[in-house]
Amino acid sequence: MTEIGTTVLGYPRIGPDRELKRSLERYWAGKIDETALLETGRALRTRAWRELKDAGLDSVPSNTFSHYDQVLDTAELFGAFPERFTKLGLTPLDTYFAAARGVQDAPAMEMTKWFDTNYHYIVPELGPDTAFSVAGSKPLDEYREARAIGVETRPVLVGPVTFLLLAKATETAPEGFRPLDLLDNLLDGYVELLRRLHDEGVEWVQFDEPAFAGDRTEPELNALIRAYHRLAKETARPKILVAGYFGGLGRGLGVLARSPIDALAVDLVTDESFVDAVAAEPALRDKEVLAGVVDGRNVWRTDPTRALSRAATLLGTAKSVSVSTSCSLLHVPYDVEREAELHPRLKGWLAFAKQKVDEVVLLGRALKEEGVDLSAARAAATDRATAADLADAGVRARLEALRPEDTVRSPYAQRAAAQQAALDLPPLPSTTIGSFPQTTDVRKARAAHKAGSLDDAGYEAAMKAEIERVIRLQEDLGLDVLVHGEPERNDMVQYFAERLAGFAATDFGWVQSYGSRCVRPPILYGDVSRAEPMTVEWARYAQGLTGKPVKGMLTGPVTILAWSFVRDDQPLGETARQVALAIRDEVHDLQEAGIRVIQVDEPALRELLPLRKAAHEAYFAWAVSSFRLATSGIDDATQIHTHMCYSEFGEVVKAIDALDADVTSIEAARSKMEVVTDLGAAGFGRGVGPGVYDIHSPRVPGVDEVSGLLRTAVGAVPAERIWVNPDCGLKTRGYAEVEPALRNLVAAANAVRSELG
Ligand SMILES: CN1c2c(nc(N)[nH]c2=O)NC[C@@H]1CNc1ccc(C(=O)N[C@@H](CCC(=O)N[C@@H](CCC(=O)N[C@@H](CCC(=O)O)C(=O)O)C(=O)O)C(=O)O)cc1
Ligand SMILES: N[C@@H](CCS)C(=O)O
Ligand SMILES: [Zn+2]
Repeated sequence: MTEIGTTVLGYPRIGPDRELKRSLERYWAGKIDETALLETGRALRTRAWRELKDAGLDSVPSNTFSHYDQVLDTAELFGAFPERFTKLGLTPLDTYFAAARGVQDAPAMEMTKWFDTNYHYIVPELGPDTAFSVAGSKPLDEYREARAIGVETRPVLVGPVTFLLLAKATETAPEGFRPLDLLDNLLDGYVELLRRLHDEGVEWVQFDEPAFAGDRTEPELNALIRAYHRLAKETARPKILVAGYFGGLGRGLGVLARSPIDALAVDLVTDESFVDAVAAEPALRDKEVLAGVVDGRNVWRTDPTRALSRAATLLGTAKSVSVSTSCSLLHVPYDVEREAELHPRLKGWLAFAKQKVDEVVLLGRALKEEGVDLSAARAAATDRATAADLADAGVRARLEALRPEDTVRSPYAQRAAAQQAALDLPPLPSTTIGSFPQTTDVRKARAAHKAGSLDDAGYEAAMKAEIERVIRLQEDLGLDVLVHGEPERNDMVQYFAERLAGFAATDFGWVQSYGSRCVRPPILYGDVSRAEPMTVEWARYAQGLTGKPVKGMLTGPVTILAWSFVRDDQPLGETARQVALAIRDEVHDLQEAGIRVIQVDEPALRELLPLRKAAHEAYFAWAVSSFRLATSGIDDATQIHTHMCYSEFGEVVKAIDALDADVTSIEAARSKMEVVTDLGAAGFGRGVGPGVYDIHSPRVPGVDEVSGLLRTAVGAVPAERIWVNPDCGLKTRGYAEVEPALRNLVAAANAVRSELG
């Protein structure tokens, strides 16, 4: 094989029935041994490779499997685990899991969002003393394993520059040290790995460099030049494919085109204008170009006419052009055919990973041969494009009729006074972010309800019992603003999608979010509207149990879009306004039901921030206005909260301010309240609840620790605007940790309160 030909850049790995998730969690719980866990992985890989080969792809990727995360795998491969894990004396597999999840006395490595997706990677910690070497053999092992079952594969690796750009400096690294300073040493490792792969008989290797879909500095572009000149210079190496995805490559395109690599994969879906840039790049004439025309991140069936015209535009530019996905298929579910409950017409418009592989094969043939039958694909595209019932005239008319004043609340000072009069809260009021632990009983009740073995009344009774338990617990703990605990929600986005017109939910559409945790992103296919209240009865019930205020709990429009598969036939901002209108109705109904505090969560505000700065302003405009549309038109005395997790607020501080929420709770415990200082410096003048309990860790913070964090916050922002709360919801934790942690949180609030003048 000289060309790569048709391929996909990566494939889902959690298993069609979340086999890996179940095995991992059983292994961590001590219920199965290492051999059993490794066997699950082997079986999943075998199945995936066979499927990809049998589907007719010219090239099948390997090393796209991971027991947790591909960036963590790369750190392990090059021997770059922090000493706090390697000194524990654990097996290699347990050292790997310790780095991912933490153990007593060795906190986990940081986890953060993989570019603008809902997948999370583990952040490598690198310092001037980090010495890379080829310490592992995973890519080689998987290559051999595939070859043993008769599948020749193309190992996929995180590219060296992206790896370093995703890493952070260790806490002890000197000022000014950047992980990119380690490039030459890391390249030694990659060169050695290339040599080993070559000796093994590997023909092609893929390096992923998605970091170049974002704005990059001159030194970073120079690093890209250096890296691929160095790697390609080696004579004992497989052919090199570099994959840039999640957008156009900007100046990275010219750099890679002029480097001596053999092939380049480009994303021709995310940014249409990039197609012309690629077509106009003369230096591609000696390279194979993989035209990423099948969307790896969304679930719509590919329009063959558009896809082929994009790919064909490159025919005169590159040495050869083949068809591929725009990025790895990690971000979509396995197989739409399993979705028996989906409306058949909608199903006909969809392609999950398995169907996308077939699309790549079909389009690849159509690009090279005459007479390939594309009629079914064309008919599906036409059917969707002309489906009149996707539009809801009522929703569109309501949005048309909105006036600017409909998205503006009274001045904050006026609202704050009315809210204090209504709520009569003490200084440093304490609250939680919404969810309480989702116990096995709660999940079992939901599963039984769905299966029909628990009727509606039984399910409602089970949820109400849980809500009452959570309310009584919070009263006992002495929290000031209570929550109902969200037991009725399978997921904070899916729950709403299941109740809104315009969305469809799936039964098996699981996508890995991090480690063993998965989500089922709903499919947003038409205009959005709310038929009836979605949360009001649960909130009313909870409020009826207590004299303390109960916070209503909603998910905001940006987050609902970020964690759904969105329609691609209209601008995201337009869809956001429709979702916002439905949330606005819910806010209004909660207020009417006597709920005086309403939280509209926007944890994905940062995640959807475009990778390129040039697009930020337009994004902020629609993101902020959709939140304001959702949260205005209510009484001054109704207090609006919002919540964001995932630090790195720097770039979105102004947008957070523009949301105009009365109270904003944010993740802060891990960064030791840094964000409060940032907010103070940005002139943020409303309520703020910096998280004082890191809920991502099983550790119970002590009273002194929480008091210390609170004192830092009080030093940076006037005390009358500070709230006391955890970093995020408690749904993934157990009561054994949550109860003492919240008890300490309340005790700390009381202690610092008593110190206020
Ligand atoms: C806050 N986060 C979220 C993100 N995206 C979302 N869409 N939602 C989020 O909350 N992105 C950023 C972060 C990511 N964090 C998480 C945290 C936790 C999970 C998680 O725990 N996922 C669960 C699945 C949750 C769910 O949908 N549960 C359903 C179905 C439960 C189920 O699996 N049932 C069993 C049967 C019941 C039983 O016996 O236990 C089954 O089907 O086998 C429900 O509760 O009804 C996970 O298991 O991975 C995800 C992202
Ligand atoms: N209200 C949600 C927010 C998570 S980001 C929760 O508490 O789980
Ligand atoms: Zn959160």
